[in-house]
Amino acid sequence: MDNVLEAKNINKHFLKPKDFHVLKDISFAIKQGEFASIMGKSGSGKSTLLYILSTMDTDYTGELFLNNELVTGRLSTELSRIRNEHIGFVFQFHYLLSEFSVLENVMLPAKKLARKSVQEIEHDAILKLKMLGIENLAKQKASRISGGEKQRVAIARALINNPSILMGDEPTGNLDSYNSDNVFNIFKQLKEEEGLSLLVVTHDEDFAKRTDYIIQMEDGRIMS
Ligand SMILES: Nc1ncnc2c1ncn2[C@@H]1O[C@H](COP(=O)(O)OP(=O)(O)OP(=O)(O)O)[C@@H](O)[C@H]1O
Repeated sequence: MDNVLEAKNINKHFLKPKDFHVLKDISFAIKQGEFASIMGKSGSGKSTLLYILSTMDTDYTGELFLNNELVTGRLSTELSRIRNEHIGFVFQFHYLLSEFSVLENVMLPAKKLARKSVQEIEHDAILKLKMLGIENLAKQKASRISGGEKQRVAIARALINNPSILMGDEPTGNLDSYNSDNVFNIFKQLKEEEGLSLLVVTHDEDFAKRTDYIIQMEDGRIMS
């Protein structure tokens, strides 16, 4: 099966306050429909790696491929298009615009991409909210819903442009066990029913154990 994401010999140094080799020869691939997690002690380089894989950080050596296309070395305008089209991102904090409605929040990345009419985008956004079981919240202000609901809205927003991969940086880090479980089940459903690939950095061992495989990081290297 095709690789959705492939990292080849990624190395990164932070030069200040002194030279620090933070990522050491990172190579791995994620195929379509795979759900992987990244674990490792604090400071092992997980977030730094995710920043590179999501094309937000371009200061590294090595090669990054998305859907078998080399993205390393592309112009920032191109990277921003690639990111909007191919990558959905869910963070520990939801970063919803609190004064906007749930529906408006979900529609935003599609409006930014400007490939569809506002009516089509609204239709898509409602479908995503339905998929996540929160269509009843569409007209609510984002500030008025619970933490677990906010994270589901953030997932709907990450899915609006039908990305090939969903990345998460501690997406359950701020949730209680009931809501964490809920997020895990949504991710699993996206893998099984939509063939989505997922890559999630987590400190939650129970969450990681239930993914297809764990990328274990230690001191900037993949150990297993
Ligand atoms: N901008 C920076 N300049 C210098 N060093 C940095 C910078 N950002 C991160 N680091 C260092 O790089 C290392 C890896 O950081 P990173 O945030 O990737 O770790 P992590 O595994 O995600 O940790 P955590 O689990 O705590 O989020 C740490 O030692 C950190 O102090």
